[in-house]
Amino acid sequence: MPSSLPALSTQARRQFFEEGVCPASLPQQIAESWLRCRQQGLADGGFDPLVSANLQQALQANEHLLRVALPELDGVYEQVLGTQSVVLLTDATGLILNTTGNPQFMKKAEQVALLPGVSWAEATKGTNAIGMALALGDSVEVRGGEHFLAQNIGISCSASPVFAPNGRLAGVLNVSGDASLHHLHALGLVRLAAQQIEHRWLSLAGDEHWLLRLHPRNALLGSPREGVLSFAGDILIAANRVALHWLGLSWQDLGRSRFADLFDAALKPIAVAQQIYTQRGQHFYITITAPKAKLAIRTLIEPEFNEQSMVQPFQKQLNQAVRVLNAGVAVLLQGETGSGKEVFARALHQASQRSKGPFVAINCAALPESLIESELFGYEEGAFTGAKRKGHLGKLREAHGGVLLLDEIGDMPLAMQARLLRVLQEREVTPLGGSRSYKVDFAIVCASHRDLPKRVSAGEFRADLFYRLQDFTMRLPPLREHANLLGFISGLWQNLGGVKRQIRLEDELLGALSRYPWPGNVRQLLSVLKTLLALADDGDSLGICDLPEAYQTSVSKASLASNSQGLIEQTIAQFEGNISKAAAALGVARSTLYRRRRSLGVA
Ligand SMILES: Nc1ncnc2c1ncn2[C@@H]1O[C@H](COP(=O)(O)OP(=O)(O)OP(=O)(O)O)[C@@H](O)[C@H]1O
Repeated sequence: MPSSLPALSTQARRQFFEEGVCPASLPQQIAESWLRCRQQGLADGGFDPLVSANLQQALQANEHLLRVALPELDGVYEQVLGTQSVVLLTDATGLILNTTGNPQFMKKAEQVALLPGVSWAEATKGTNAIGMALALGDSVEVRGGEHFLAQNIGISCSASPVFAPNGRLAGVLNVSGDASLHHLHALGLVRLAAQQIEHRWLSLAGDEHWLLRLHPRNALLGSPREGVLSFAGDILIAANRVALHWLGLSWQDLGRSRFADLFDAALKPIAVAQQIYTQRGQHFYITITAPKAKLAIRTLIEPEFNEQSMVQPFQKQLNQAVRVLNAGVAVLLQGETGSGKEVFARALHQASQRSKGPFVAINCAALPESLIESELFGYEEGAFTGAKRKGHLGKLREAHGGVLLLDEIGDMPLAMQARLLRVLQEREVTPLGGSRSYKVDFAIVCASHRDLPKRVSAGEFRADLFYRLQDFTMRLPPLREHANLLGFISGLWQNLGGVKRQIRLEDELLGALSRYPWPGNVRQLLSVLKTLLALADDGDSLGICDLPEAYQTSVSKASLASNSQGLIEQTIAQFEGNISKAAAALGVARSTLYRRRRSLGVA
């Protein structure tokens, strides 16, 4: 239902931008974002979309997200059809992966750079719904004049974050439209669609763990509105946000809470809905599915670190890094996403003098900005409303005596970088809401897939912190540059149990796997090998035809890059006319596929 809405008045903008005063009419979160943007000196300007090869890499790295989200994007688009809007999906950094929109509005969207390959993170595009949804980890609406950059005041945007089942912030679903024709229900729509994406992601994640579905109303059990929890043994390992909310849990409870902590019942299969009480006395209808004996396809759940499957990282570099770390020097690991930076850091910890101490990893990109501070520095008892009663130690103090890995350090907000630098210099931590400081002693390893020197020149990363961390920089090569990729694949296959089950990878398959460019690196390779393993019977011999469909197309002789008409039509036929699936297999956005077909005169 479109409606015209009062944009933030020109007078209010003038108050802020010319007189330096924050207008009272500005909602608090928007005001805070404006202040951050002003601090960073953001100004209107052009935009710089990714070159297509890099966009393809981003599309492949976000294959899971796209696969579960694309049907929902279509659903949202149908709802806003005729309202001059564009529906889009971004990755966890705010990079637009896919757009679907009203053709008239698409032109306007392109003018303001609502295009695949463009980042809408707050640091590049100023206050906007996508950037704020990422920073806050919550749904946000930013209307017309509330955008920081004047070039964006003609649009209104509603965005909702999408979380993977393991709590990782995976991306943002957003609807943007003409500011004068704002869609009243857009925020509710994206919130609901994000909920449905999370529900589908978890439901499709495989059946090797206990799966519990719950809803306060029996009739809604089995619908996308239900809560879903997954347990490995009796430990909660994955969930959707609805379930966490109902049970008063947070993502931090994954890997910690046990079934018996949550429910007043035994963990056993329940096929027909039954009533159950939680330990907090809430009442739900539930069903429980027991894990299947044989592993199911689990490409939708990202592989987690598993020591057994680890192939020893490069020994020479490891030895060097251990010496450096033992000497108290920080180690910086640079490498593409999935190239094994965290695995390398863990191996480093194990081989270092601090192996008896803890290994504490924090992913600076996965945490909403508002949580980084308390996660790192901890807080004192009763420090702020909603804080856990007992206070929280914080990762920096947890790492005392061991190794701290700051993963995706390049994504740490600037304000936090200043506090971190102080800790590294003073070796003391002062928790939030406290006056006392605590001595800390840990070795520090940082990892990033970003070009940190470039971020320093762009003013996005503090030079002083960079120089403090880059004493010993190690680049982990992407899989496609691996000196012995065949050996690595075979090692991984053995560690995963393929050899023990006498499942053979035929030469043509090994050859195809070693030629594939692996934009998602080891993470992607591991996911494919696990899928092959899950589908095979003991003693099988596997060839190219056993690969998941999307890979068969890619490794076939046809050149993916050229996307010739024959290949496009063949792929669409292979997926029975499903354009979303065909686009995912070809590694292009759906809108690109439509465009390419139109330019070939097919549609
Ligand atoms: N040497 C290895 N042996 C076995 N598995 C590995 C190895 N290196 C990486 N992996 C697996 O690949 C996946 C990605 O590895 P890791 O998380 O270390 O990469 P990363 O470079 O830190 O990724 P990102 O930048 O996305 O955080 C994990 O599931 C990990 O277990």
